[in-house]
Amino acid sequence: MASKYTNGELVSNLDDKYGVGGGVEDVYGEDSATEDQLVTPWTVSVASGYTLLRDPHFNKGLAFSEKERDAHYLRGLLPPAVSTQGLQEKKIMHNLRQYDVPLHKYVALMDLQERNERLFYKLLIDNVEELLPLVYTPVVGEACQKYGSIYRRPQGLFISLKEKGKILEVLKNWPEKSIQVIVVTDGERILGLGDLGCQGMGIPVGKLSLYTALGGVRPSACLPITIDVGTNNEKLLNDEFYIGLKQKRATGQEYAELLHEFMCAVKQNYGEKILIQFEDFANHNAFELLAKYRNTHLVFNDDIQGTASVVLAGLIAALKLVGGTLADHTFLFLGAGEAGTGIAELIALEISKKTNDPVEETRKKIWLVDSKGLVVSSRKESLQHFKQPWAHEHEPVKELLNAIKAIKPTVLIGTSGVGKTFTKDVVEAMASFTEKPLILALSNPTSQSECTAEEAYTWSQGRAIFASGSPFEPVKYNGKIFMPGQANNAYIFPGFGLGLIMSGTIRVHDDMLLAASEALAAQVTEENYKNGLIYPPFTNIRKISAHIAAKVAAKSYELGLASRLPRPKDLVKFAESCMYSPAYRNYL
Ligand SMILES: NC(=O)C1=CN([C@@H]2O[C@H](COP(=O)(O)OP(=O)(O)OC[C@H]3O[C@@H](n4cnc5c(N)ncnc54)[C@H](OP(=O)(O)O)[C@@H]3O)[C@@H](O)[C@H]2O)C=CC1
Ligand SMILES: CC(=O)C(=O)O
Ligand SMILES: [Mg+2]
Repeated sequence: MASKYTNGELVSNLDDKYGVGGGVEDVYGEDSATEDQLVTPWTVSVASGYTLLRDPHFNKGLAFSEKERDAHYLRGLLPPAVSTQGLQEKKIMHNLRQYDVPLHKYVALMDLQERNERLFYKLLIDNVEELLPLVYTPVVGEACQKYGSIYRRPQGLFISLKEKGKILEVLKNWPEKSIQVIVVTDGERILGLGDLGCQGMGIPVGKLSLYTALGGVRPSACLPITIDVGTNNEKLLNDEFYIGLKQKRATGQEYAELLHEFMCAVKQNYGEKILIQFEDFANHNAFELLAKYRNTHLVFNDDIQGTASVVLAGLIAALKLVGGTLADHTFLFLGAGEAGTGIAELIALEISKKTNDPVEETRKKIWLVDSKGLVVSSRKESLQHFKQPWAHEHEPVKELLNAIKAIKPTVLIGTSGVGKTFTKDVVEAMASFTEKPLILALSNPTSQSECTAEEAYTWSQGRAIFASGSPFEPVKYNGKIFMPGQANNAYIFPGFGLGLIMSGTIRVHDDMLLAASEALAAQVTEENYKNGLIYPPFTNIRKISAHIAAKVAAKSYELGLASRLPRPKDLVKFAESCMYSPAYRNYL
């Protein structure tokens, strides 16, 4: 162990020179712009020997070269073979494929992340289609449900009611100082699995691993946080292994005060440009938090805004397959919560921008069904505020099927969190008056999907254009292969966040969401369309994220919300240059 880390000046110079990372120090040399330079594997102190092998930021396992083994006191601590990162990747992928149980693969991946961060991200970037369902939906859902029993080492920061009055101190306990993005949950609506309390931590951890793998934001700049105000999940409250506060959820003023302290502490500790992504809060808090902090903080609600942007992108792309404009379509949602009303509002906004009709008018093409039936004007008094703009004139309708028959939508979107609700009758009804019905079963994880890909294609006799929140395998129907797309906010938030960070944006504006949708839709190729896809495959996601980031940043500069000046000329290239590379560095 050697002297304390004091070369901030050197790193700042590098940062200025390369202009990367939204102005925050690239402490570990994680941006690809610093790739050609040798780095010293310093943590708070210079790590060497045994400590170096146990530091996930710097550990390379058998890939330490002979020279590095001599220079960093590693002789004897490793077996003699020297491996490459490529060979290590091959071995781990081989090992992962031996597991039959997806949750075991998840645990193995989390272990790797804690042991050798660069190898973890190399794996995730190179094998994104195969590994995304593990670190993300659906398997992350099961991991959250069983978090108490698979929990080994803590990941992220836990802020509970016990920390009230001390949140700033708690933030200072986190070892990294140059944080650029926080994903925070209070665990009350984890995917479509309900209240999982403190066990929701799997979600911010998973989302942030995608910020790095898909969007190129450095791992050291990402901070997962779970706010624990209790849980109303009786099973967890009675579970002796539950890791969270064993009390009913705090609500009202007590909840608001804790959240307010958190929001203030984050800004005080990390500054104006820290991006806070709200994730999987229940809707009775989510809309309020967004409204309260959107003018004072750089906040983004992934479930309301990210989902809206990804679905709008799919709809814009789908127009190539079904023809017409968005204004020619009629939309029906099952589920009128965060995702449903968030998507509905962005569609209405996009149509309004394209047609110059007021949003109050364009909303009339969009209908929502909640647990009590069609959202209509006679229910207005009793509706939550976020449903009220959708309470159109219509007689009450209780069942989805009857609503479909009455409204005759061309697009059906599931955002209820309840599985198997798009029944055979529902899909057949959609297909009875539309040549190519667009059916999006967005609820996660797979168990909550409104229908499967196979059901959508079979029941519509191969005419549906289908995408789902969690992935489905291609389907063979009548001798033809149908490729379902994945309509998931994972397409948007990594590139969106990168765009905000790299331009030093201080507030999120709805026009940035529209820009992200258009950027994503533009990435769908003729080849994808031929396969019936309305989203590009995840294989090229880093390129896609760079394009989304560029469009979001461009919009931010246009709106005067970007603080990184002068504006880089080529924003796509700039986004690419900001991206974290997981390739091993030389430590000499
Ligand atoms: N694919 C993606 O990228 C995303 C997917 N999602 C998924 O969407 C789902 C919903 O999330 P979110 O909008 O945040 O949840 P909310 O709790 O905010 O909304 C759920 C809505 O569904 C309604 N609902 C519940 N049960 C039924 C039912 N049986 N019939 C009709 N409506 C019902 C609720 O009705 P009421 O208001 O009457 O209670 C409510 O309006 C989750 O599964 C989530 O995983 C979310 C974000 C992104
Ligand atoms: C994808 C996502 O954010 C959700 O299901 O909540
Ligand atoms: Mg979510």
